[in-house]
Amino acid sequence: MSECTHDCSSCAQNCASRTAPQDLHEKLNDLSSVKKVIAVVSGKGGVGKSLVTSAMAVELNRRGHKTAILDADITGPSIPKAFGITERAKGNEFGIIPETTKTGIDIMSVNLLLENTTDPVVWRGPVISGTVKQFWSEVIWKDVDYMFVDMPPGTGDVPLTVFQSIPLDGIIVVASPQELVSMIVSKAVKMAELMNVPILGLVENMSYFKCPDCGKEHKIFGDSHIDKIAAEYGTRVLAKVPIDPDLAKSVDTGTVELFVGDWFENAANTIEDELKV
Ligand SMILES: Nc1ncnc2c1ncn2[C@@H]1O[C@H](COP(=O)(O)OP(=O)(O)OP(=O)(O)O)[C@@H](O)[C@H]1O
Repeated sequence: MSECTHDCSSCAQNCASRTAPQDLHEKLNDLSSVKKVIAVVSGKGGVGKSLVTSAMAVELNRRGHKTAILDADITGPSIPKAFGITERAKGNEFGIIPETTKTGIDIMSVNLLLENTTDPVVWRGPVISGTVKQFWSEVIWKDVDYMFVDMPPGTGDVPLTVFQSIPLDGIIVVASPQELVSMIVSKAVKMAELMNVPILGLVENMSYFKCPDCGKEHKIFGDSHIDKIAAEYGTRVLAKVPIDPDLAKSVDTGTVELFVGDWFENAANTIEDELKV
C-alpha cells in the first residue's frame, strides 16, 4: 500500500483515515480572531436574508460588540450596498483587508473585488465555494466578537460547502410568511443537525404591514405559522419584522446603520445569551 496522503478523494483504501470523522474547516488567517460565527440562511433568494444579516450586525455593534459580515452570497452580493461601501478591498503580504463601515463593522464581499459591481458573477459551484473559503482564511478579521455570514440562498451544494468549511456557532433561519416555511425550516434543521450546529432561531421577515395612518397591522402575505413551526422543531422565533419602507430604503440607499426600530432586539439578546463572548 502506498503512503497515505490523507486525500481520500484519490484513494480507494477503506482505512481508518477514511472512516474517521474529518474536520473540513478551513484555517483562519494567523492575524485573525473571530469569537463567534453565525450563519444567516434562507430557503430562497429575496426574502430579506441580507437585510437581517446587516441589521443583526448593526444591532450587536450598537451594543459595543465588534461585528463583521462575511458575504458568502457570491452570486447576489448585497452587503456592501446596504452599508454604502463602494471602495475596493486592499491587501498586503499578510492577507486581504476587509472594508470597514462608518460605524466600524468589517465587511468582505465579492463586490469589493470586482472591477465593476454590476458585472454578474457567473461562476460554477466549486469556484464560488473556493472564494468563500478564501474570505474566511485569507481575510484579516481583527478582534471580531460576532461574525455574521450571509449565506447563499437554499440548502444546495454551495451552502453545504460553506457550512463545512467555516466553523459555525449558530444558524438563523430567515423566511417570509408566504413561503413553504415548514419545509424550509425542516431542511435547515436537518442540515444543521448534520453539521452539528445549533439553530438559534427563526426570523419571519415581511411579517405584516403597519398602517402609518391608523396603526392597524395587515397580514399582506397571509397569516403567520412561524410560532407553530418553531415549536414543532424545538426552536424559537427571534423576530417578526414588518414590511417597512424606511427599512427597505435604508438598505437600498446604503444607510442600514441608521435604521430605527426595535425588531432585532430580542434576536440580539438571544445571541448575547446563547453565544457569550
Ligand atoms: N422587512 C422589509 N421591509 C421592506 N423591504 C424589505 C424588507 N426585507 C427585505 N426588503 C427588501 O427586499 C429586497 C430583498 O431583500 P434582501 O436583499 O435582504 O433579500 P435576500 O434574501 O438577501 O436576497 P438575495 O438572496 O437575493 O440576496 C431588498 O430590496 C430589501 O430592501
